[in-house]
Amino acid sequence: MTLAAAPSPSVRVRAPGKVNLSLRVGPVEEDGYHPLVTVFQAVALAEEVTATEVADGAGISVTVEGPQADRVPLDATNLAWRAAELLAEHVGISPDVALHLAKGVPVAGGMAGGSADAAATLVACDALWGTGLSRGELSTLAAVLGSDVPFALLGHTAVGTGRGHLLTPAMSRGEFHWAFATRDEGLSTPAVYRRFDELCGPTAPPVDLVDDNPLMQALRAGDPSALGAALHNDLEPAALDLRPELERTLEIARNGGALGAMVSGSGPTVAALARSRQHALAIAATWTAEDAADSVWCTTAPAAGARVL
Ligand SMILES: C[C@@](CO)(OP(=O)(O)O)[C@H](O)COP(=O)(O)OP(=O)(O)OC[C@H]1O[C@@H](n2ccc(N)nc2=O)[C@H](O)[C@@H]1O
Ligand SMILES: Nc1ncnc2c1ncn2[C@@H]1O[C@H](COP(=O)(O)OP(=O)(O)O)[C@@H](O)[C@H]1O
Repeated sequence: MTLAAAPSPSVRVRAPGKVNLSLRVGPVEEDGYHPLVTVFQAVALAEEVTATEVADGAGISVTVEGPQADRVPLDATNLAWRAAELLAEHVGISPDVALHLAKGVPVAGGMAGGSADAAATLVACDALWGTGLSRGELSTLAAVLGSDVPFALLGHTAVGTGRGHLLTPAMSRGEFHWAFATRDEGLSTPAVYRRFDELCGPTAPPVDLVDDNPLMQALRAGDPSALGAALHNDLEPAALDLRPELERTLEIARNGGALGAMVSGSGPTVAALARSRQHALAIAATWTAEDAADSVWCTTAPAAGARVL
């Protein structure tokens, strides 16, 4: 009789992509970052990270699956790799783990898929290595990895201030239906912020959450029409300046009866809020028929933050 080797212990964690329902950007500060007031909502498009134990000293490895896997780095620049490295360094252990990413969030589309991988990896490695950090400690590490990473840990709906990393959970009722149009050629987040500076200069007004009162009210009421009317993105003019073809994608969504349409975060993804799942599918089908997107995605929001499956 041959004995099968026991499988190595592993932990699988799901973390969501996001849409910025409102993104208000203030004038650039000396450290090169912009103060934000943003309302994040997690979407049901999600990343799944599996962290598997490897031999002591084996180091970190990353593998990726999904339709856009070829666009994701497999080396130490991968945000998941950096997350494992940072956690190991923080607790003083050797970073030995095999990370497998199943990508469900469009890559380089302003929907924070890489940030979701980083958040999922922190939770997965914390469980695998038994490091037992609190959510607060994980969130502090998350902010070191990127401004959007703490929100991928938290999920649901939250107001982000500072660089976007200081979070206050917000109330949202019901379920919203979204269609997303993505492009194969991504947009670099720093490049979009730089174009924002060129367009607005230091004259960008300071940001204020008061401007988002109608949006917060729409969320509390679960009113998609009011939410659609309140969507706002200060980075949209910069993204459109860099990628003028996105205007047509926005226009098609609006002509198709979207309750609101905007560039998602730093783009180039276009987000359209729909009345129902059927309506989201119809908007997505029109984008495809009119060749206004390279891929289309339909999903719902809000969704939970990073959690072990
Ligand atoms: C624009 C937003 C909106 O949620 O996300 P995306 O739409 O790209 O996903 C975020 O602000 C992106 O967050 P994230 O992608 O985590 O940014 P980071 O890694 O922290 O920073 C990348 C670069 O973006 C710029 N940056 C980021 C955040 C911020 N508040 N001000 C900035 O100017 C800086 O140039 C920084 O060097
Ligand atoms: N785990 C990861 N998944 C995707 N992209 C990653 C990852 N780690 C690093 N990157 C790099 O970051 C870039 C943007 O990542 P992503 O999070 O998908 O988009 P965005 O910042 O627009 O939300 C990618 O083009 C890729 O080069």
